[in-house]
Parts: sequence; structure tokens; C-alpha cells
Amino acid sequence: MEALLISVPYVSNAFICLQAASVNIIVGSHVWVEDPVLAWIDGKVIRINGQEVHVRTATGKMVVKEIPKVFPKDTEAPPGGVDDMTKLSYLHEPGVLQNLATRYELNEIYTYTGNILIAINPFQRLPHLYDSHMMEQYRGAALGELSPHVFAVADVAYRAMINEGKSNSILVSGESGAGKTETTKMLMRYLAYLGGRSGVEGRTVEQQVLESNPVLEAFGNAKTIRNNNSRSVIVMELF
Ligand SMILES: Nc1ncnc2c1ncn2[C@@H]1O[C@H](COP(=O)(O)OP(=O)(O)OP(=O)(O)O)[C@@H](O)[C@H]1O
Repeated sequence: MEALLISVPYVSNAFICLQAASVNIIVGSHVWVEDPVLAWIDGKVIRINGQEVHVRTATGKMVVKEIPKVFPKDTEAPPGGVDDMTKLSYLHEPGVLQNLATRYELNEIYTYTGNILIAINPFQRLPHLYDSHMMEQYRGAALGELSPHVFAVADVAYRAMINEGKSNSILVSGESGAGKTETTKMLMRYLAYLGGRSGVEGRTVEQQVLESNPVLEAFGNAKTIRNNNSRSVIVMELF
């Protein structure tokens, strides 16, 4: 699962703090433990011996972990996950990953954590997510009013720039192949759409901005082992 973070630093400050396992773990607790194959696996506490916790995992295996390595599982989490991870009862690594994986299964590739957007690369075209109807919907909508989306982040950044009269930035960050370049194209498309439709030579501003992208990629991108069209860090400046 490859993920990227998209944030608008100048709208407000958001700090994410991954919660440590401070909740009491007792016999019968539903928990997450690390797994060499699946990364994390859920299970139930069968016995506690001092610092040692004996857990029966969902695959029926018995494992023994130290208390700090055992994380509580929210058994009342909605089956389809939550669209903003600040709503999670436990904001720890297995909780966050489980939520993202659940949403990804439902083709929900975007999830908020406060005003930061997390995108999971779908590795398939999802045209319904980016069509002109979607752009119309997100125009002027407050962050969180509609489903998490890259257009919502662009809209907030654009509105903050217009209303406060200050330049703004959108930071797109993630490992190689996570989808930064594709996301930036969507951001450019949406910002060009917001910026107006008057164009020269019969072409809209949106078309002209998007047509400039292959030229920028020709200078800024390179083929790597992970990605045929690789670009390093991307910061979009709006001014
Ligand atoms: N939102 C998306 N919808 C469909 N496919 C996507 C999306 N995001 C990424 N992809 C797929 O993943 C591939 C890699 O994405 P992209 O080039 O944007 O990654 P990157 O983070 O910019 O990588 P690098 O850091 O190497 O430049 C794309 O060529 C595309 O096939």
C-alpha cells in the first residue's frame, strides 16, 4: 500500500500524535500485534504474565509480546472505516493502517487526518473521482463537508489565498511511486478550473495549464527503478 500526505500548511496548524498503548490491556482484550507477514494482526489476550502478554491471533496462532508491543483494537469502529482519522478511538499505527486498508477496499482512496489528506495510490484509473461534476461539487465546499478529496484541499488553499490576500502552498509528500505527480496534475486541473475559463486561441486556461505539464515533466522527471516518470518533492505555490 503506497500512501502520500497532502497538506496545506498555511491554513492552520495540524499536529498528529500517534498514541502509545496507554490503555489497560487485560485478559480478553482485543488487540493488535506485529506480524512478520501481514505487518499487523488482530487477536485476543489469553494470559498476562508480568510484562508478557499471550495473544491468540485471528489465524489461531499463539504469540507472546511485551506489553508496550500490544495495541488495543477498537471493536466498535465502523465497518467501512472513518473518513477522518481524528475520529478513531486509537490513533496508533495498526489502527491507522486498518482504517486506510478498509477504505481502500471500498475504492475510497482519500482519508483526512484533521486537515491533512492521505491518498492511497489506486494503481487504476478512477475517472468518476475527477470529472467536471466532482469539480463543481467541491467548488466552495468547506473541508470535511464532502468526502475527503484532493479537490477539497485545493479549494481550501485557493479560498484562503483569495480571502486573506496571502500566498499559500500545498505540500505533496510520499515515497517514490506513491502518486505525487498524478495528484499534482489533479491539483493543477482543479486550480485551473477555479481560475476561470477565459482563454486564448480557443483554448481554456485549464487546457493551457495541463498542456504545460509534459514540458515541465520533460525537464524535471526521470526514469527510476520504482517509477518510469519520477519526480522528487512537490510543493505547489499559489500566489
Ligand atoms: N490518483 C491516481 N489514480 C490513478 N493512478 C494513479 C494515481 N496516483 C498514482 N497513480 C499511478 O501510480 C503511478 C506512479 O504515480 P506518480 O508518478 O504520481 O508517483 P510519484 O509519487 O510522483 O513518484 P516519484 O516520486 O517517483 O516521482 C502513476 O504512473 C499512475 O499509474
